Amino acid sequence: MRTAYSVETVRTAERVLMARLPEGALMQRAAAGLAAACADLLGRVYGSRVVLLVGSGDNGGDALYAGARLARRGAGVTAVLLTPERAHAGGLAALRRAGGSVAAAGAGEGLVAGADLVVDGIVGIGGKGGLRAEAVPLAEAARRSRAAVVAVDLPSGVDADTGQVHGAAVRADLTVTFGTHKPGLLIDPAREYAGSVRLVDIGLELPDGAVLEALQHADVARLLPVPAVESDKYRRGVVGIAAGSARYPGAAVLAVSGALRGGAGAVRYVGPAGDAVIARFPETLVSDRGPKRAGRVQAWVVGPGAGDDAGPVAEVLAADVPVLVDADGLRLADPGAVRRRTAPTLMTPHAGEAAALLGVSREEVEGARLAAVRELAGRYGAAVLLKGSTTLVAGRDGGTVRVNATGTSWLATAGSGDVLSGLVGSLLAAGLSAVDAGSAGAYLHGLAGRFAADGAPVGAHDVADAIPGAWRDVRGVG
Ligand SMILES: NC(=O)C1=CN([C@@H]2O[C@H](COP(=O)(O)OP(=O)(O)OC[C@H]3O[C@@H](n4cnc5c(N)ncnc54)[C@H](OP(=O)(O)O)[C@@H]3O)[C@@H](O)[C@H]2O)[C@@H](O)CC1
Ligand SMILES: Nc1ncnc2c1ncn2[C@@H]1O[C@H](COP(=O)(O)OP(=O)(O)O)[C@@H](O)[C@H]1O
Ligand SMILES: [K+]
Repeated sequence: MRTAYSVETVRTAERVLMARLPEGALMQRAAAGLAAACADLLGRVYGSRVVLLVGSGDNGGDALYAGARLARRGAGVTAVLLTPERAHAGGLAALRRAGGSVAAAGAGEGLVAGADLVVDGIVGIGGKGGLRAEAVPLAEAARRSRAAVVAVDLPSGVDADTGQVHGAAVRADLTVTFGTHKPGLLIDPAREYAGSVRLVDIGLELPDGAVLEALQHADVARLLPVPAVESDKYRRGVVGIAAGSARYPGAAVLAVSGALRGGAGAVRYVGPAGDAVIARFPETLVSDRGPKRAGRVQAWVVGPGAGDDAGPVAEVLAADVPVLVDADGLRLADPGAVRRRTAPTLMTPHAGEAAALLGVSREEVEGARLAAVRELAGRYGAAVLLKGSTTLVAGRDGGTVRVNATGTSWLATAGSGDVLSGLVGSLLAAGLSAVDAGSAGAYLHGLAGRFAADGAPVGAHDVADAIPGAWRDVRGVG
């Protein structure tokens, strides 16, 4: 499990550790890790041209001490000081002792243009708002240059706690972060600015209560239902799919295609697209009698391609089993009925649907995903999975939010969300909690998207076909 903590928690842990260590020891640990990452990226340190962008806080101090280490190994290191009178004094002295030089901000753009490596130590967890005006031309020069850009702790200008980006920010190829991931490194849009992320252990001890957690293969493998020797289809769980319409029969087929690969023992389909479903998946149990009279299920999925028929949504919400509400179902669901439910409910909007539910613009949701997913979970008293390049899953009672980034932008294809809804519904029927089903399902779905696409466009049905391969990869079998 990868975790991310708030700035406040990091500061507290830092204080505790600093009280036990000699002065400056923590910064030396950070600088050593940073210098090692820079050296790995450069390949050959001796003779390379390194430019440090140095702000007025400890983030700049990290950059200066790391620069001193690189200078001792033969790099030509120049520090560009944004506020010379406030640059970290110890770091500056160390750089000078090691043979590095110092330049004023005015010379920065030219230096950046000719560098092999730019180290962004403008601002870290002490940052407020986007980059200040004096730093913007340097960030832009770094973007234009052919130099590799390494961000210290965070790309300067992104919000550490939320992943929001207000105005200009540094775009890094690599971010070297200290002690723990920060939420902004795992949530778009900030995540995209961070490039790949390397975590340096500086000995911080962090409490329970991470802001975010990201499942890894081993975590998902532990969650996935595997039939016991004496299992039968009913013990594995039956998932009901109430989806599709005369206009959108394909949504029903795709939701069923995901559900069949999700671990339930049987898939029951209810709705007007039974013929299309049976033609593609003869193993489906089909009924046109409405959810209430369709027979028992252990979880329902309602909404994909449902059109304007609110009846099945209301029937499903009245059932005392876990329910996943997606697509048209989100619009058709009575919020009061969702809030009154005692069995788990999982809502799975994309940013546009979340925006409609919250009464804000799509851009607002995309710019502040963490706030949006928490707000929806609170308003509806339900778990919420907010789809996108970094999918977030919030539980109904707040707490740690799960983030998934296994996906690929090739998944931005019509119907791939329908596949996800069936897959997650199946995991719910197999007995996973709403948050576990949502996050494990998003993980598998993202991986399946990667396997199916492999660098080329794919349709949603290809993603469904790749789900078994994703399961095998996660479980380390086959
Ligand atoms: N925590 C840990 O465990 C460890 C932390 N370590 C390191 O310390 C870093 C935190 O250092 P920090 O607290 O000195 O703050 P920092 O990020 O340098 O920024 C403050 C300065 O930036 C300025 N500034 C603010 N906003 C700005 C903006 N938008 N654009 C431009 N400038 C802006 C602000 O200026 P002011 O408002 O005062 O004018 C202030 O002077 C942390 O990220 C990590 O690298 C490691 O060394 C060891 C372990
Ligand atoms: N840029 C992206 N990167 C990764 N995954 C994405 C991206 N865009 C969309 N996805 C994923 O693709 C799926 C699209 O779902 P959705 O928007 O509901 O599509 P549809 O309604 O056509 O089925 C979601 O699982 C979402 O997380
Ligand atoms: K930085």
